[in-house]
Amino acid sequence: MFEARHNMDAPTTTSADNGISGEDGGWFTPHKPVSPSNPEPETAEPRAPRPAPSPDAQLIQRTMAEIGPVADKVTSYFYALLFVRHPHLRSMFPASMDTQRDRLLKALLTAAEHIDNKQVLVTYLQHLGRGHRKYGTHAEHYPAVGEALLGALSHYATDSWNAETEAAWVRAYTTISQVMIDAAAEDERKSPPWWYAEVVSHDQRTPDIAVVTVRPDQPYPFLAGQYTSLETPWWPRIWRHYSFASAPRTDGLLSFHVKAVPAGWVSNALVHRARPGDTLRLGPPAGTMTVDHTTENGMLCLGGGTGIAPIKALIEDVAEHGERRPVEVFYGARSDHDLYDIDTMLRLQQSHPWLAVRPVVDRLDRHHVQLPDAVRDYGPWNEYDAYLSGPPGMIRNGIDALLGAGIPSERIRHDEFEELVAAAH
Ligand SMILES: NC(=O)C1=CN([C@@H]2O[C@H](COP(=O)(O)OP(=O)(O)OC[C@H]3O[C@@H](n4cnc5c(N)ncnc54)[C@H](O)[C@@H]3O)[C@@H](O)[C@H]2O)C=CC1
Repeated sequence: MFEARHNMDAPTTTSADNGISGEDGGWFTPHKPVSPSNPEPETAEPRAPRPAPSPDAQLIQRTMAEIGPVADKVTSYFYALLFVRHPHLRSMFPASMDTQRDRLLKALLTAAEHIDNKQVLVTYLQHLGRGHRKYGTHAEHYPAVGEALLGALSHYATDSWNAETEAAWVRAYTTISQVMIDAAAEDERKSPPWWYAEVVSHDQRTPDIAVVTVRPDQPYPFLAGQYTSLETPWWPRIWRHYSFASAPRTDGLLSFHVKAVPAGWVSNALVHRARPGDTLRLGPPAGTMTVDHTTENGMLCLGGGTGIAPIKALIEDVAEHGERRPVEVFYGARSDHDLYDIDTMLRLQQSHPWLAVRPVVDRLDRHHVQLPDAVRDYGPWNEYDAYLSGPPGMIRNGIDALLGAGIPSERIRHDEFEELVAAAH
């Protein structure tokens, strides 16, 4: 549970998810208001009324409402309690905790808040438990975290805290930790906690974008469209997510598209420092933005910036399956210069008659025309499944554009927002 970037290795989601991912969940994540400028799309199915929260969920929500305004203080207090009582745990976290620091707590609180949504919660927590193996987390660490959690909550939620509330939190944390522990134990039987991977090539595409290719030290099974977490030798215990830029290859190599962003520990190391021969560590594969081979629907793919990487993997996957369904790719960038992978994409288009690739460069005319706007000029899209990959703002606006174009939310796939926000650094 001691994730270096505790932003909850959460499951990839479709925009129909009503669970703990995306805009619906998250401790500090404001719910997106439905306003006249952001109406519910007409195509949206009427939502079934949500069942009333269970008594435990109500107590948990009360605590959450009380601590919300003092979230920073709760976070600091939680980590102080954890490290003061269990100093040996400090070394499991990155040296610099700055923006990372609230992620463990945030993951736990988000899970607790969704304690009634068992189905989504269990998938999420199993993933979280498996993902924590790479941090050296063991079952015996969980009680220490639970104590710090209760200590921080009871200290700041003084109005709502009582024996009943504490019991609700204990039950929630027991469930959460047990699911994580069980998932980690099961995973231990089939996978290593992490993989070492040697950099075999480093292709500097622009001054700030590199394609990094690595050879894992043992077979690394994954699906096209998934992502991994990656740690460099220069910043131990700082992990970031990157999507695989190819479908699984016969030579076992894995490629990542990395853009160095300001103040990005991992991205700058990978773009400006990593060279062939360096050894990285990889966590397990994750994400469900994978091709649904049970349908013949067309695929509408929006790849913004380095978000084009998993889209390329999806195309290769369709090609390998010998499918002939239409795949329409909109590849967005801020400028021509930023379309660093356009040659590869156009080559793929030449090889596959079912594939159309449309580069979309931002236009700053009267309105700022961006990638999602472009799909409105084409279509119809109602027979298509949609795949979105890129910066969070693009995903959000892309979902709106696609819903407006008649694609129901359960057929829109994208990586989960929380991890997107932290992925780039
Ligand atoms: N490297 C990887 O493997 C992956 C990266 N990502 C994410 O993709 C992003 C890539 O960043 P950059 O290359 O700097 O992209 P960028 O910021 O240059 O934007 C790329 C495209 O997205 C559009 N866009 C950006 N913000 C938008 C908004 N608010 N509304 C509508 N359209 C918008 C732009 O018009 C442009 O076409 C990062 O956030 C990264 O975390 C996502 C999946 C995989």
